[in-house]
Amino acid sequence: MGFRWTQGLYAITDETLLPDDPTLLSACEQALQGGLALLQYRDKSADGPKRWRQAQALAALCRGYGVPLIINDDLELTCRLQQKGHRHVGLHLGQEDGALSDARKRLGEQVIIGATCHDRLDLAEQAAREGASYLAFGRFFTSSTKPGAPPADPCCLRKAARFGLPRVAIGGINGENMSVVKEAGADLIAMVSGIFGQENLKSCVERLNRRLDNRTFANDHG
Ligand SMILES: Cc1ncc(COP(=O)(O)OP(=O)(O)O)c(N)n1
Ligand SMILES: Cc1ncsc1CCOP(=O)(O)O
Ligand SMILES: [Mg+2]
Repeated sequence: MGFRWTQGLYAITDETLLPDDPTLLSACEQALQGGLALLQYRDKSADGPKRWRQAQALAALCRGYGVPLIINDDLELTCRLQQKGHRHVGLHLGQEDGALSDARKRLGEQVIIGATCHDRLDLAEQAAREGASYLAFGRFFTSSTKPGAPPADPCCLRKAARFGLPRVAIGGINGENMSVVKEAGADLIAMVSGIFGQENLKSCVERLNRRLDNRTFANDHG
């Protein structure tokens, strides 16, 4: 695909925190300026026209920054964007979101497709077999965005190294606790409120990146 997306910060949007188009686009642009590996469009509403409009705007924005845009849940929306020429758009599928193998067939070999694995290596193995590009584990901490997500122990991240795919950590992660999942082997650190719930997004994301780059995670309160 040409983009280096396999390590770093993975920001995920939320329709409550970012309720309208200007807020969404401005917040995503600031986060992109701070340095993201991936951006996910996650909107759980049933408003199809809004989702199509916002997804197109985000795809254009992400292309300008050389950052893949991942669409949550929605294979059809991802296909529509692909048909519009957005080759940097991918898909994230949970366990209830349709078969990964079907999505892989529809989208082709080059497209990023991520899979929710909770803390289960059997689900990770199946996702890897069906062509996942990354494996997502969590939630590792209390999450106000998705409080009902099953809890996970960071040791599943280390065990999942055997699949040879980028490992995403998600769920209640912020600047204070991200060292826990990073040290357990996470390649990508996914955050909703840890990014979009904050002020001054560009400097917030820059600060998170500095912490990620600092292997010791010590003495960095900047
Ligand atoms: C990177 C990443 N990991 C996990 C999820 C959760 O997906 P899912 O379990 O399908 O839950 P919803 O996000 O659809 O509510 C994710 N979206 N992204
Ligand atoms: C979508 C999702 N899946 C597991 S936890 C979660 C929510 C992540 O949001 P936050 O980073 O605000 O906890
Ligand atoms: Mg889902």
